[in-house]
This record gives sequence, C-alpha cells and structure tokens, in this order.
Amino acid sequence: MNTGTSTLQINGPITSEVEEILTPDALLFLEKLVRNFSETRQRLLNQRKERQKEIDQGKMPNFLPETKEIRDGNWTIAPIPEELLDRRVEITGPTDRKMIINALNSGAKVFMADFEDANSPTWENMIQGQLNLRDAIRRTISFRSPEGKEYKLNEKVAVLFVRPRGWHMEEKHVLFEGKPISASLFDFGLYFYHNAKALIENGSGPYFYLPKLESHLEARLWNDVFVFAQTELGIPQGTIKATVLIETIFAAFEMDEILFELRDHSAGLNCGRWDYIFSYIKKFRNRKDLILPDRGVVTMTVPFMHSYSLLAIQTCHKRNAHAIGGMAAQIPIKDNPEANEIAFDKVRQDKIREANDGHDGTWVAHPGLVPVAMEVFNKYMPKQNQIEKKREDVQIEAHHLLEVPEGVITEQGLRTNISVGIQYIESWLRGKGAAPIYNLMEDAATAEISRAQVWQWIHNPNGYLDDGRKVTKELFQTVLVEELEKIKREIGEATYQKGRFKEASELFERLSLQEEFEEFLTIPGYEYLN
Ligand SMILES: CC(=O)SCCNC(=O)CCNC(=O)[C@H](O)C(C)(C)COP(=O)(O)OP(=O)(O)OC[C@H]1O[C@@H](n2cnc3c(N)ncnc32)[C@H](O)[C@@H]1OP(=O)(O)O
Ligand SMILES: O=CC(=O)O
Ligand SMILES: [Mg+2]
Repeated sequence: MNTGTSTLQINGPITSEVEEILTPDALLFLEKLVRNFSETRQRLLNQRKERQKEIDQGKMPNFLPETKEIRDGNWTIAPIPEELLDRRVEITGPTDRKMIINALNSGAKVFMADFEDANSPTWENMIQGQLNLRDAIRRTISFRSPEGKEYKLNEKVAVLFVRPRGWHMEEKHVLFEGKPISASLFDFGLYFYHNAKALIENGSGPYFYLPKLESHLEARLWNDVFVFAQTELGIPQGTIKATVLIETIFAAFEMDEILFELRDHSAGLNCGRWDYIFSYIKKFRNRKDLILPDRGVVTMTVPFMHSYSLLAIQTCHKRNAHAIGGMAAQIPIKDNPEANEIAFDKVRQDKIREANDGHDGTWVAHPGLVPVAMEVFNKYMPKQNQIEKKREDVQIEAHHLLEVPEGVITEQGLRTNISVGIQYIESWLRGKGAAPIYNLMEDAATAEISRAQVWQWIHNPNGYLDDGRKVTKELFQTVLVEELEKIKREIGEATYQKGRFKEASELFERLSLQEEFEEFLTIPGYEYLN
C-alpha cells in the first residue's frame, strides 16, 4: 500500500527493530491518523484546562444537561464478540517479552498489555513492546532468561487487549511538521496497522483499553479514529472493541455518554480506581475543603469510591455492557507466609465486594493472584457475566461522587508518599514502569496519588498532620532527606549509587514544591527518558 513517502520524521535511534515497526507503510498510516486527528486532540486538551478553570471558580462537576436525552434513552451497545462475554479475571502488565508470555499463560481470561500506567515510555520500550505484541499474536514469541529458563506460549492463552498511552502524552521520537505526535495515535496506530488483520485471522480482534478520558468528546475522538482506521485497512466497522477506563472525575459524570459515543466499538467500562483517586486530588487541588487523608485509607469502600463503582455497574448493565472492576495493589509476599495470607485476603475481600456488587470481572497485577480472583468470581458470578443484574436499586447523585472521605493525614502517610513516590520515579527513569515497593504494586497511577497528596498537603491551608503540625515545605524537605537515607540503607549504597535517585528525588521535590500543580508527573518525567 505504499503510495508515497511519509513526511513523519523519526527523531530517535533507527535500529533494525525500529525499521521493522516503522515501515514506510506503517508510517504513512500513522501520518494519516496524525493529520486527521491532531487538531481535535489539541482542542480537547485545551478543554480540559477550561474545565479546570471552572472548578477553580467554584463550579463543581455534574451530569451534563445537554446530554440528558442520551442518559434517559433506551439504547444499548452493539453485541460483543463471544470471546469477550466472560472476562471474570484480567491480568495487566508491561509489554516486555517475559511478562507478555507469563500474562498470556496466566489462566486469566484477558491480558491487558499496558503502554500506559505500567510502562516507562522510553523509545526502546515503545518499539520493543510493539515487536513483542506482534510476535505474541503470531505465536512466534519466546524468551530465554539469563538463568536459562525457556518461555513460550501455552496452547490456550488469554485474550489480548492493548492500552495505548492517554491523550495527554506525546511521542517525541516521531515528529509531524517538526512537533512530537500524539502518543495515543502512535501506540494505537502501529499496533492496529501491524496486527488487526492477523488478529482477525486468528478468530480474535483488535481490542483496546482507553485510559484517562476526561469527557465523552474524547471518547468520540477515539471512535472517529477507529472508524477511520478500519476504513483505511478495509476492516469491517465495529471490529475494534474498546473498554474505557473511568478514571477521572469528569468521566464518572459522563459514563452513559462515553458508552454512547463508542456504542459500535464498546466493550464496556472499567473502574481505574488509582487514577480516579489521583483525579479527585488533581481536579479539586484548589478547593480548601476537598482534601484527602492518607492514601492508605482511601479504599474502595469509602463512599465516593464505592458510589463510582456502583454507578459504573448500573450504567454499563443498562446498556448491555460489561463493568469491569479495578486493581487491588497487593502482590504475593514471597518471604513471609503470614503477611502473604493477609495480602491475599485483602485481594479476596476486594474481589468479593466487586462480584457481589455486580462487576463482571476484575483486574489482578500478578499471575499469583489469578486463582484468588478466579475463585471469587466463579463462586459469586456463576454465569459468563452478570449484565442481567441491573442494579436499579442504586441511586447515585452528584454529591455521592464528590463526598470527601473521613480520615487523617499522618506523618507515616507523608513519609510513605515521599518514599514510594521517589522509588517509583527512580524505577520509571530506569525504564521500568511497574515496580514492587513495600509489597505493593506501584505504577504511574499510584505514584501520581503519592506526589499529588504531598503537593496538596503542603499547598492546602488545611494540610495538617493528626498531631497538629502543618505540612510545610520545610517538613517535606526534612522528611525527604530522611527517607532517602532510609532507602539507601534498605537497598545498599552500591545499588543506590547505580540508580537514578538523584534525578528522581529532584523531580519529586519539584513536583511537590512548585506553586503550579503539574498535570501529570510523566510529562516532566519524559524529558529525562531516552
Ligand atoms: C493502576 C493500574 O493501572 S494497574 C495496571 C497497571 N499496572 C500493572 O499492570 C502492574 C502489573 N504488575 C507488575 O508489573 C508486576 O507484578 C510487579 C512489577 C508489580 C512485580 O513484578 P515482579 O517483581 O517480577 O514480581 P515477582 O518476582 O513476584 O514475579 C514472579 C513471576 O511472575 C511474573 N509476573 C509478575 N507480575 C506479572 C504480570 N503482571 N504479568 C505477567 N507476569 C508477571 C514475573 O515476570 C515472574 O516471572 P518468572 O517467575 O517467570 O520470572
Ligand atoms: O488504570 C487503572 C487505574 O487504577 O488507574
Ligand atoms: Mg490508570
């Protein structure tokens, strides 16, 4: 299909791997996406700023009057493929070779290969991730560990979904008219271009998770991209299916509208709980009264979180769509059976709540947790899904989604946020976008909570610890030094010096202390990545 040469410029090292992915045809396809959709993307990103100004001026998010007809209407999404009816356990993870094989073999129904929260978007990771997914789809993927362990795919594997980066991110290694292109279009476009037909031949399809949407207009943009991409490749409309993560406050008020926009391509919604908490802190950062307590107490059972999960279930089921639950952050604790059982039980309780409430499936972060979630959903969800559970008893109003949870800010909460935030950023700077820290899975979304809380507690006049001390810049700096020393003791001087702790702590400090709240830590962070 090469009908010319793309004008896109590659602004990173051109290795043989890059050439395999950025073929002339693939670049032409990508350029068409960029030409057609960049302006709308930019306009929608500007609208995010406008909405932020409105909140700052006191206008709280609410259900939109102009889309009431959609909310009141009796439509449903298009039927979904047979293989997506049962999604009771989904595993997520980065796109490196071993993880992809392990996740596809994990026994989960779905594997979401992640270019977003679990990914550090180095040029190498982005290209290698595309190559790994291409090979997984063609079943040619294999891996040999340094210890000599061989990895290959089982006969039966999970259904593959891919999560491209959010609309806010750019891919600086590819330029259009001298400017970095949208990272979402880069990730989606290359994956779709190389694999859509192979997936269909395999009896599957191009399936996506769409992160960090802030409005139904952003869902419309994705839908327009899908329609265009399917036409370009001569693939029937409606072949693409996408699950939208409800992980921003505004999206929670537009669930119906998001499903409606994507109704021909929808595979339901998912509760991206960690980014949702981050969004709450971020959007209400200039509201003195809406301050969150320690991250550890903002669980799924606090009223505003539970309300949002129930609303997702009710909304999805009304539209014949799946409502997938979220990620419990616990991972196996190898060296302590008792602590491990406590961690597993926390996951179990989380999944029981989700299944009982009506979620049609859930997320786990680690293969060791697939059986735990599977057992719960098998017990509480005997059918393929529970879309028939309409939850008409649920009555969620705007105030339920906005209610500040009870709880206090503690010195330990501040210390944990600082320590975990820096350790995660350090890992991300080394190209690892998901990391086990103090026995929890940490990724970009959980780290955003940590750094946003620190910013909020310093800048909000109500940011007091439970012992009466105000969280100040000086207190932050004292704790930062102490926590860095503690990390050094824990991991040893040599590992510390080999790492990128200096840059990580500098970035964390800047994000915490600067007057203006940074929208995403990954944007200034990206400047450090190759
Ligand atoms: C907020 C959100 O967006 S959640 C979704 C995004 N976040 C994620 O997807 C995080 C997913 N989880 C992970 O990346 C990992 O579990 C981590 C980084 C937290 C921990 O990974 P590790 O330190 O490798 O864990 P651990 O040593 O226990 O792993 C044991 C085995 O399980 C594998 N494994 C662990 N997690 C995963 C996973 N999510 N997918 C596939 N394999 C995995 C490891 O590769 C390892 O395999 P091996 O025995 O063949 O070497
Ligand atoms: O993407 C998931 C989240 O919780 O954030
Ligand atoms: Mg997220």
